[in-house]
Amino acid sequence: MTTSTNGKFDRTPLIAGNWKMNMDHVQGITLLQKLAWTLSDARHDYGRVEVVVFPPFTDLRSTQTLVAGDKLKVEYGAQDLSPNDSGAFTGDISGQFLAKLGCSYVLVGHSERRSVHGESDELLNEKLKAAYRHNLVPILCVGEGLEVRQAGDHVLHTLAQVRKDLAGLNAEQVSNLVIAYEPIWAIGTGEVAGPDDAQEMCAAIRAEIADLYDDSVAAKTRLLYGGSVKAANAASILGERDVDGVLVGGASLDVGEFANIVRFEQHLVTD
Ligand SMILES: O=C(CO)COP(=O)(O)O
Repeated sequence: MTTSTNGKFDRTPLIAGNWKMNMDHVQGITLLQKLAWTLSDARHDYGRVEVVVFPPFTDLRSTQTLVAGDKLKVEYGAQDLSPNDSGAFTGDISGQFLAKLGCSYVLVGHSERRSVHGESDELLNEKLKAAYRHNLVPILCVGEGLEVRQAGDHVLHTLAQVRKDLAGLNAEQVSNLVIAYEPIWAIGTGEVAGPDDAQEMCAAIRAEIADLYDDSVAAKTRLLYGGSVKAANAASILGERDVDGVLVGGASLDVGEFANIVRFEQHLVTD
């Protein structure tokens, strides 16, 4: 999964669309079908650039039916999971249920979960372990708020999150992990971290993983950037050496825009 079939990249680029709390299941399958048609018209090679969408929980069954019925190559996942597998946890969703619905990925620790739902690093560590129990690949989201950035503490803050969230995970698990650096000040604000910022943070996270595990693990972990990614800025961010993909919010709800992000290689500046 993490060995690239795309010669330009060390790791297979991953373009992920987080729909957040948008799109009911009828709207969701329409969006997904249009995306698949657009990418198929453009002869998109999913082996070169992987595509994953994160619909709301209530869309997942229809997503599974559409993907299986039409043999789509777009993958899908959930926006959250419970740290528990079953039991008296009203309103929670088990990783076991997500696996049964054909999910490949699951988001863990999105900043909106950390802030709106007060999720702690200890809880996120439990959620990562739950994802691995059910063979779901977690996309762990980390990143700092504006005040931390202005104080110049963004690297320290983000690496502390990485260390706490990964506690107790083994090398094989972390080799398969995806980490998305999403600075909170750039989410939904139109304020995008520049390619240099994305590279600085992804390089720092990779170095931290090399420190915690070893170079071979760090060479496999995929690192994404998220925060106001659009077709117009995706290629420059994805051109950075340590950035292996993007986690897209608002722009993933627009088929043309998201398909253009998936096809970012057309806009890569080659030197
Ligand atoms: O939170 C995000 C993706 O998870 C980013 O959202 P936007 O792309 O809308 O800024």
